[in-house]
Amino acid sequence: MTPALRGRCHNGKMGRVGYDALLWLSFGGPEGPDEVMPFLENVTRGRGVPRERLLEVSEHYQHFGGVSPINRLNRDAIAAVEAKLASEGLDLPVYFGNRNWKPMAEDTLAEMAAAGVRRALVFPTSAYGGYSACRQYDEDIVRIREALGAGAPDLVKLRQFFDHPLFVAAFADAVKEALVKVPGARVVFTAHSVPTSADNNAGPPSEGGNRYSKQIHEAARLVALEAGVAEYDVVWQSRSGPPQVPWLEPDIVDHIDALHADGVTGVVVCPVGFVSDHLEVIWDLDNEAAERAEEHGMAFARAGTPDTDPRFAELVVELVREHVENAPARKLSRFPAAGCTLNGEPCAIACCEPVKRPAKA
Ligand SMILES: CC1=C(CCC(=O)O)c2cc3nc(cc4[nH]c(cc5[nH]c(cc1n2)c(C)c5CCC(=O)O)c(CCC(=O)O)c4C)C(CCC(=O)O)=C3C
Ligand SMILES: [Fe+2]
Repeated sequence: MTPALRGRCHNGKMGRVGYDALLWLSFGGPEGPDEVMPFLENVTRGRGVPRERLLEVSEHYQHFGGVSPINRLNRDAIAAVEAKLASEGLDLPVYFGNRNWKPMAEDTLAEMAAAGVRRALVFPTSAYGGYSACRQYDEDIVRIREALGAGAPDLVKLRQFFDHPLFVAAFADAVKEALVKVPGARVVFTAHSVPTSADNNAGPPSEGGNRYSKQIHEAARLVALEAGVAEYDVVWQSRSGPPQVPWLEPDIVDHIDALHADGVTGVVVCPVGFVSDHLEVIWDLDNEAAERAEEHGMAFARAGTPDTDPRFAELVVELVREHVENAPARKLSRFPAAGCTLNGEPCAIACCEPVKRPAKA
């Protein structure tokens, strides 16, 4: 290994180091009815998600012909990033690989190595810290490099970007657009729920935990500020564990009931915890939450996600520039934005440690 690459986020600290490629590392999703169950089995292997929950989730996918939009959305976003890189004269081929479905990141890394890539940046499709949003992508990096063995490219993961001005601006405009459809609506931010034990472990132990939920609250505050929204809520969606295990609450659907009971007549939901309109966004929000609002006679609009905004490609290129030319890291908050490490190292000792899961669901 190149000694100069040792260390954590070596952004600018060791002079210029070159990169041969960018690996776009995402979650993956099925692209046909027969792919749904094998995909779900990959996602939940060893994670104590009850079988009934899997069958229920597979129905959500089958409702869309077994096709999650996530791969298409990633391919579109990659095309935009490639165009942006090219227009700025940055010669960095982009490769696409997933944790749970084809193209599997193991195969992508093998392809990269065969093409002569020795050192690559990695863009994980999550803006946040926490086990599921950050550390699990580090585990992916360790796994795919081990699968390849000696000669695996060095992989430097890009940092968390939940408070990047371009991320915040894209969401703020989406909220403003949704508010045009439902003027005066209550704005509700949502993010993927996680077990409270996982959120308690999020961040380095010295920080006292909850890095994920704190960053979600901070992103919501920044988006609301930029959109000129004075009052808003932060709630959670898509919980999947067994009922006796506590997850972050309230759930978006229960929250709509509560807002209705308080006399609120319109809601705008902003999925600030995600970068794209993948299946959990369109099912849990556009179906379940929208339906509940309709039952209460409430007006409902959902704000879009940033990946289709031209500023998203700009954001990715800016994160790349932090490495290739020591560009300043733009941040709107003083919250830590970690995530940038070499070859899947954790951000700090015991950062976002995975929680022991029940052996049997
Ligand atoms: C924090 C977080 C993000 C945001 C950060 C990031 O984006 O990475 C995220 C994203 C996503 N989650 C997704 C899908 C699923 N997540 C599941 C299960 C779980 N997610 C969790 C957390 C998160 N998940 C957790 C703690 C579990 C429990 C099991 C475990 O500890 O691993 C399950 C299992 C079935 C079920 O829902 O029970 C599915 C199918 C898709 C793809 C959707 C598509 O196909 O378009 C995406 C982008
Ligand atoms: Fe998930």
